[in-house]
Amino acid sequence: MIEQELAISTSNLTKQFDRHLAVNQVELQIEKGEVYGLIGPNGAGKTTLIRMLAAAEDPTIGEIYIYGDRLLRNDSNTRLKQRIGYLPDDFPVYEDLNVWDYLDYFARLYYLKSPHRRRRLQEVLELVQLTSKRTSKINTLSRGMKQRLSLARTILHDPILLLLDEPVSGLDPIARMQFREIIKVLQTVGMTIFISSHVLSDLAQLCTSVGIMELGFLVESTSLQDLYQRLSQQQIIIKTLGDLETLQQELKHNSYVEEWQFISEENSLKVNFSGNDQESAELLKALITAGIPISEFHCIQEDLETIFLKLGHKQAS
Ligand SMILES: Nc1ncnc2c1ncn2[C@@H]1O[C@H](COP(=O)(O)OP(=O)(O)OP(=O)(O)O)[C@@H](O)[C@H]1O
Repeated sequence: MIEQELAISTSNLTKQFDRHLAVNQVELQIEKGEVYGLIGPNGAGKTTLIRMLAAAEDPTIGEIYIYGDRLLRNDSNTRLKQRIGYLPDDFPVYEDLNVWDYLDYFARLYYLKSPHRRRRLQEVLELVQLTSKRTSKINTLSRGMKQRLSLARTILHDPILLLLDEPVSGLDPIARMQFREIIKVLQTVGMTIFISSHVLSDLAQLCTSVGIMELGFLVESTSLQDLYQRLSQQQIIIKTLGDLETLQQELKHNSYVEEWQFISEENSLKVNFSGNDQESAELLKALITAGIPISEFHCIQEDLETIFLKLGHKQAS
């Protein structure tokens, strides 16, 4: 991959605290426009990695490139740093301010000038669905709303890279869903988004790529598409109006059919199939040609949780 096409690229990125290696020789490559999910148990090194990517922490050794430019914590490259939006996992919201004043305060820190500042505040409030709360005190907001407000603060300056550390932890399912919807919108406008979580299901519906951290090591980093191709077992549900015995006889002739289970009371089988789409279309054609009255034939894919378990890492929840 050419460096310029990458939103994030690290080489040998390592952080040592005393004698403890929190992040160990991480080689990370994330393409522009991706939503990258970093999964790992508590203490795996996710926060330390994100802090280094946000230039909030110096690496002990190693290099970081953001959109092709070297990221250093010193005074160099301030323009690059201004294009990063970082939401730490413990960022305080000022409870006594109202929503508008809170955002306006940060917008001024980003040197946004009126009338652009006002328009930008309106825009981000709309995006995080807090327009109706613009005059509400922050301490009257729900936890999900506060988290959306924090996200609004993080994107005020229209960053190209968004780093979110466990943004949905502690939120209920509806608040998580609302947060995910906003992330999807941000992806469509071209932001590269890096999200950490210790819960895979938070990220499964959102990410285009995932990485797994364990004990400071990045033990897996790949696109979801690649994971599905490598590890997902395709299954086909086949239902017949005829008898199952004839269907099974026919299935035995197809070399991509591995085994099947009966789906009770439905005259259906769930077939493990090692072929691709073309080969499953040929199976359907063969069954129809053999005169089997097929009333249902559909391919399903295993979910991400099941696939992660096959990777054999500790973190698969
Ligand atoms: N400032 C620090 N000084 C010393 N040790 C630290 C420091 N920050 C982190 N560590 C240690 O580095 C390791 C990785 O911590 P980190 O917070 O990066 O993990 P994490 O994956 O984000 O965990 P969590 O899911 O709990 O947030 C831990 O063992 C932690 O105790």
